[in-house]
Amino acid sequence: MKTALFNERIIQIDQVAREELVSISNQAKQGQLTCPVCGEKVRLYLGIYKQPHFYHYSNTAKECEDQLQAASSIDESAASVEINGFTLPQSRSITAEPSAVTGFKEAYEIKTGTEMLQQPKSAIHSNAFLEQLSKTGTALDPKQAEAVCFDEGPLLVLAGAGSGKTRVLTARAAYLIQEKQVSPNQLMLVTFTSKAAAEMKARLLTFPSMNKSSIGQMVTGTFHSIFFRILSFHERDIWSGDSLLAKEWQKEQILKMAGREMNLDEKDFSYDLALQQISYWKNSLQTPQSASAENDWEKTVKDLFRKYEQYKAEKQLFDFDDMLTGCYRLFTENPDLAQRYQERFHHILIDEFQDINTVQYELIKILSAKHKNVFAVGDDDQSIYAFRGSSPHFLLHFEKDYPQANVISLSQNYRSSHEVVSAANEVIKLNKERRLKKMNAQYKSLVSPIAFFPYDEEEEAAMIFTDIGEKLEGAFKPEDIAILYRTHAGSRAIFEKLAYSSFPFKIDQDAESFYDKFIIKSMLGFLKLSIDEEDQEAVKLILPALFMKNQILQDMKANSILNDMTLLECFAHVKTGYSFQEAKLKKVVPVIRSLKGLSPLRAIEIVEKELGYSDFIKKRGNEGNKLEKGSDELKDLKVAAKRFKHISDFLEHADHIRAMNKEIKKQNRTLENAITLSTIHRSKGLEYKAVYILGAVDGSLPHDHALEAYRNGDSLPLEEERRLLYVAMTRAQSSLAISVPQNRRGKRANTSRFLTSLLKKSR
Ligand SMILES: Nc1ncnc2c1ncn2[C@@H]1O[C@H](COP(=O)(O)OP(=O)(O)OP(=O)(O)O)[C@@H](O)[C@H]1O
Repeated sequence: MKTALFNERIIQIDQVAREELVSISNQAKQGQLTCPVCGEKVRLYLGIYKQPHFYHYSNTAKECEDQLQAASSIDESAASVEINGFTLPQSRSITAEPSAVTGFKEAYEIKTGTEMLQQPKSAIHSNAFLEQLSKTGTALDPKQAEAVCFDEGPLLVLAGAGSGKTRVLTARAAYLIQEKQVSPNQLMLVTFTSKAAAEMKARLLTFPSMNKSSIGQMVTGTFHSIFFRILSFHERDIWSGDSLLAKEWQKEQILKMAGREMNLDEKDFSYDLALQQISYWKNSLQTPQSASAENDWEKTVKDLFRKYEQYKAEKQLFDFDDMLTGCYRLFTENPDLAQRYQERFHHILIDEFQDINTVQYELIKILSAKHKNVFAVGDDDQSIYAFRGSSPHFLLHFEKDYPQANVISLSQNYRSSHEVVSAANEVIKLNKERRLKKMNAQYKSLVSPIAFFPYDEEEEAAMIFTDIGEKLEGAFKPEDIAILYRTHAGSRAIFEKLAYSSFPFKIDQDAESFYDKFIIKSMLGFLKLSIDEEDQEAVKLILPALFMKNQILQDMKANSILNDMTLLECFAHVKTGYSFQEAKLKKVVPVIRSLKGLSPLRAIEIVEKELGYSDFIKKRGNEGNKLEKGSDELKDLKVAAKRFKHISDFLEHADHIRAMNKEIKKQNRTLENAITLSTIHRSKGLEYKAVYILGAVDGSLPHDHALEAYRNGDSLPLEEERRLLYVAMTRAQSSLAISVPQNRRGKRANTSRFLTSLLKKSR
C-alpha cells in the first residue's frame, strides 16, 4: 500500500523524503500511521528485498488497497480526494525539499556467471587410518588426505576458506601418532586462539587411538601459552604468573606514568594505540634502540617504549609479548637448550600460518631446525593482522626458508554455497600479493548473495532488523545470524536498533559503547548543561574541549557558592590569564542557554561552530589514531541525533544505550542462541548461515587509512582491506547480504571499490 495517514495528513510513500523513512517507521510503531480507508493502524515496511510500503498490521486489507488505488487515479490535479466518505487533502511531500537521494534503489542479486565445478571424489582409502575416518563420517577429500598422510619434511597446506583446516590439522596429529608411531610428546600443535586449541583437543578425542592422556602429552596451545610454559620451566623466578601484566589497563597505566614524565596530556594522547605500536615493534623483534620511528608520533611512542621496558625490568614484570621475545632470547643465548627442544619436537603443526609474525616465525625456525617437519596450514587471503606485526610474507615465501618444502592446496570449500564462493573468488582475485588459487563450492543455493542500498546508517540498521525478523519467523535461529563490520563505530546504529528489541544478541567484549567515547561524552556534556546548569559531571566533560584543566572545577564550585551563580554562569568569570580564552568562556553561557528547545542535531552544530569544538577535535587529531578520528565520531553522533526532536530524549537514549552495552556484555557469557555482532577481525574462523556485511563503501571498507596509504603509494593496506571483505563474505554459508549505504556520516558515499566490478557484472 502506497498511501497512509500520518499526523492528519495523507502521505504517499514515493513522495516522502528518503531520510524521513526511518523516523516515520519508528513513529508508526507508536501508532501514528493509519489507513485512510479503514482507519486501522498501519506500519511502514523498510526491508531489504521489497520496496518501502505501508501495510496493515493485523490483516492484509486488500479492499483498502483497491480503494486507494482507485482514488489515486481519479484526478491528480485536485487539491483533495474523497476516500470512503472522508475528504482528504491530496498527497504532497512531507518535507519541503526532498533530499538528493529520494529514490529507492532496489537490492539485486550478486551473480558471477561462473559454473560450479565437479566435486572431488572421496579419497581412496590407501591406509587403515583413512578407512577408519570414512567409517566415522569424517572422510577426507583427496587433497586433504594427501596433506594428512604426507610423509616427512616441511609442508605448506594452502587452505582456502572453509576448506577444512581444523579437520586436516587434527587428522594429521592423530595420523602421526596412530600410523607413524610418533610419540605424542614429540608433537607440537600451535593454534591462533586458546578456543581453537580447546576445539582441536576435543576433536582429537574423537579418534579411536587418542585418549585424554595421549592428548595431554602433546604440546598444544597458542604461541604464547607454549612459550610461556617453556620460559617458566627454565626461568621460574622471572616468569611467575603473578608478574604478568595480563590486562590492557595495567600496561596503559605504566605508559601513562611514563607519559606524565614526558608531559604528555593523558586526554590528548591515544595510549591504547601507543601500546599497539609497541607490541608491533616487539613482535617484529625491534627493541627501543632499534625501532624505526617514521613520524613524530612514533618518535614519542619510541620514547615511551624505552621507559615502559625500563619500568618492567625494574619491577620484574612482563607482558604477553615478552613471552615470545623472552623465549627467543632464551634459545639464542642457550644453543644447547634450543638443541634439546629441536631434538624433542619431531613434528610442529601450525594453524593460521598467514597470521604468524616475525618473532613467532623465528621461534619456529629455531625449533624445527633439526627435523624440519613443519606442517603449516594457512590461507594468505585471510591474513588480516598486519597491525599486530603479522605478515602473509612468511607464507608467501615459505619455500625460501624451507627449500625442500612441498605445497598442497585445499581448494574445496565445504562451508558456503557456490553463489557465495564465486562472489568471494571474484573479490579476492584482484589482490596482487597472493598465491593463485580458487575455491570450489560443494553445493548450490536457491538464493544468491545480495547487495542492498539503504539511504544511510540508520536505514541500513532498520532494513537489516526487518530482514532478521523475517528470517527468525522462518527457519533461522538467532545463533545462525551474524552482522559484521569493519570497526566498532560501524555497529552503532544496528546496536541501537537491537537494543530496543527483544532479539537476543551478543557483541565483542572490547566493544566500547559509542556514547562512552571521549569526544561523544564531551559533546553530550554541552547538551546536558543546557538542561541542568548545575551538572558537575557535564562541566567536567566539557573542560578539555574548552582547553581547561580539571582543577578549575574546584574554583568554579567555590565561586558558585560564594556568588550564588549556577556552575554554568561561573564560566563567564573564570580567570585564565589569556584574554582570548576568557572572551571565549564568556560566550559559553549564552551559547549553552541558546540550545534549550533546539533539536539535538541543531544543538550539536551550534556547539561545533560557536564554541570551537572543531578546533578541539582537530587538535586531538594529531594523536596518530589511524582507525578512529574524532571528527568522524562527531559525524556519527549527528546521524544518531537526527532522529530525535528533543535534547532530553536524545540524552536519555544515550544513557540507555550505554547501559545496554554493559548489560549485553555481561549476558554474552551465558547467551548461547544469540545474533552475533562482530568486527570482521573477530569473525575469523567462524561460520554462520546468514551474514550481513555493513558499510561496504569507500572509507569504511576499505577503511580511510588504507585509502590514504594507497594515495601515498603503499597498496599493501588496501590489499589487507580486500582480504577483510573476503573473510567477511566467506563466513556465510548460504545467505549473504552486503549493505552499500548511499550516504555515510552525513555525506554521499561511494560503493566500495572492491565491489564495483562485481556489482556491475551482476546488473
Ligand atoms: N571433507 C569434508 N567433507 C565434508 N565437510 C567438510 C570436509 N572438510 C571440512 N568440512 C566442513 O567444512 C566446514 C568448514 O571447515 P573449517 O571450519 O575447518 O574450515 P577452515 O578451513 O578452517 O575455514 P576458514 O579458514 O574459512 O575459517 C566445517 O563445517 C567442516 O565440518
